[in-house]
Amino acid sequence: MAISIDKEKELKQLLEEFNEFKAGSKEYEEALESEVHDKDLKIEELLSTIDKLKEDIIDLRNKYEKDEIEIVKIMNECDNLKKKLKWYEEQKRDLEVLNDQWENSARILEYSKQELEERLSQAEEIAIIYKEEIEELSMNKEIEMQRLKDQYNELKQEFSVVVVEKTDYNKTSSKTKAEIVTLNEGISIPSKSMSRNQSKASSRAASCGHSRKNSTESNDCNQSVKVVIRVRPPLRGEVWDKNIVSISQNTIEIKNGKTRNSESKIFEFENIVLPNENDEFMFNQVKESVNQVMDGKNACIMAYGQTGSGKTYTMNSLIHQALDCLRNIENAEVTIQCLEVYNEQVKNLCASEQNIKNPKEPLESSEIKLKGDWVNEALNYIEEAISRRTTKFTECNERSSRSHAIYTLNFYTNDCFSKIQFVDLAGSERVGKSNVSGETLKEALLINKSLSALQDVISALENKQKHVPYRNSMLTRLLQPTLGGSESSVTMIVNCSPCNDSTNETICSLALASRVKAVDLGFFIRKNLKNKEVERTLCLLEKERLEKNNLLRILDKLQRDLESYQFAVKDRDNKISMLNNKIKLRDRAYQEVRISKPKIEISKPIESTPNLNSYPSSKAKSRSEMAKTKTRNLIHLNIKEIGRVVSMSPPIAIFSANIEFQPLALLI
Ligand SMILES: Nc1ncnc2c1ncn2[C@@H]1O[C@H](COP(=O)(O)OP(=O)(O)OP(=O)(O)O)[C@@H](O)[C@H]1O
Repeated sequence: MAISIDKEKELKQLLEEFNEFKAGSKEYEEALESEVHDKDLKIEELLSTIDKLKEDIIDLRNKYEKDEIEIVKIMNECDNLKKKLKWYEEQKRDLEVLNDQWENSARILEYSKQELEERLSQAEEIAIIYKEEIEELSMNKEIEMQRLKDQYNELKQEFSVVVVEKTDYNKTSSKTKAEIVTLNEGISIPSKSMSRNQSKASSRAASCGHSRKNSTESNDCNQSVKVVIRVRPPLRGEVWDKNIVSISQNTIEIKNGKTRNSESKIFEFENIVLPNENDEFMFNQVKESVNQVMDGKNACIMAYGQTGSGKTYTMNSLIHQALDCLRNIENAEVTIQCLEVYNEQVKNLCASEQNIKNPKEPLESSEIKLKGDWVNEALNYIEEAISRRTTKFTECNERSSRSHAIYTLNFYTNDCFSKIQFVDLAGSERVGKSNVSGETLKEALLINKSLSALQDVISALENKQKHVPYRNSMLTRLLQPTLGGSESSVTMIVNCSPCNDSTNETICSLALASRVKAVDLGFFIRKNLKNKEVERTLCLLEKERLEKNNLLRILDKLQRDLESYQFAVKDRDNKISMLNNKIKLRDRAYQEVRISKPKIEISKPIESTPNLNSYPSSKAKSRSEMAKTKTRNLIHLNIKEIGRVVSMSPPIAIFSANIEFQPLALLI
């Protein structure tokens, strides 16, 4: 019974649950139905949307097709534009090239204009030089005339004296011949001059402790020029081709050209100091001269050579060694004098900024007395003097000496006087090679002038001329006491560079050295003669005879010179007035040119002034040469430049350039 009650309860519960489930499922069913309904609605919506989208797609497709056609069109247009752009770029490039050419042409024209202006001012400078030259020539003309007249009168007087002497000479010559015979037999008759020299020398020799034998030997050197060639080693960056410049103990062979087959020049010398020899070896070459100073005689040691060849170097070392030797002279009052000849002006190198106008009278005032340790004092003065020398930069030498330096030491003892001169000459460079102009060119010309005056003096001494032209330059005037005096020995050191670039200068220097060494020859011939006393007397006789003949010749030549000079002066006067007219014309032309623009024709008047060539003055001649060369270069360069402008410029540039040489450019 109880079980059935439980079952009933259970059934009831199940029924209740079933009803609940039924009610729930109904709700669920309703919910599902509404959801299905919603879904249906949505599906409908979606279907309509799909339809719409389909329509849109069709529209879009249509649009796309249309756009595609449009794009093709645009691309075609783009291609066309690209082509156009490319064409424009090419055009731009062409225009840029054209522009560059224009700018170049403009620059060249500007440069040409500047050059022409520069040349115009150069031409003006030359004109001023000409003017000065003419004024100087006019002034010098009178002085020169007076000088020649004086010289003529002097020689006339000398001639009359010689005529008188000749009569005496004829009388005494037979007597002298007899004396020679006696001398040959071994009887010594000292001549008047000999006895004077010997007494002096013997007293000095005694005081210096120098042997008499040496002194007699060195008498032979009187009036001789010893030539020593010194070849310096090549400096850094220099080339010495031994096939071109070959040097041995006694010969120097130079092939004057870069090729091996070119003709060679051979120079022979007794004294060559090779590049590897040291300063002591060099000093040994001049030691004899220094010893002569100790014997109471004069000596002159000079260094000649192109710029940078080692003159100053050699001279400095020689001065040191020579002074060391000369310190042995005892009981002597020693003085020093350091002079510079620059542009024919004498300057005292021992004092700051002291120009000596007249070299005659103030020479003593520039002499400084040395005391105590005179060698050191002298070296200090010389060192100071070297630092005061006028030097400049040239293409040949960084510190080229533009002056001649003369260092003189005088030795006064109780009964005799001697002096030694060390001469460091200015460089003998060729004006063309050293590339100088203006003031420096003037310097170079004056250097060359004084060096050729020195050569004239040496050759006059060599030819035993009565008249030695010492007065032709300040240098030779100052060297007169030691150059060729009867109690003097002269040593010329010719400095050379072994480099290929200097062959022309080396040949010039060695040619000069060969001429100078001819004086030596006589000395060596005399030296070998047995009886020196006889030879001396014979020499004196021969010298006198030569002098007389020379004098007659000079007198005759002078008369002819005077006549031709007078004629030349007249001719020159005419030329000067012609030239003055030309300068006036040219001045006017320059003024016109200055006001307008530079014209190429400006240089023509210079070319047509050949009259200066006929001036007797070498200075005028060289200046006129210089002006001519400059003018030729000017025209040549202008034509070249204009040619360049024509070839470089675009064709229209010639027509549009607003310059005055346009017609010439077109002509070319
Ligand atoms: N024998 C030598 N050994 C070594 N160097 C030398 C010798 N000679 C000259 N030099 C050098 O060569 C250069 C030029 O020499 P230096 O100044 O003496 O020439 P220079 O002939 O006096 O020139 P300038 O005429 O222009 O004054 C210098 O640098 C010098 O030291």
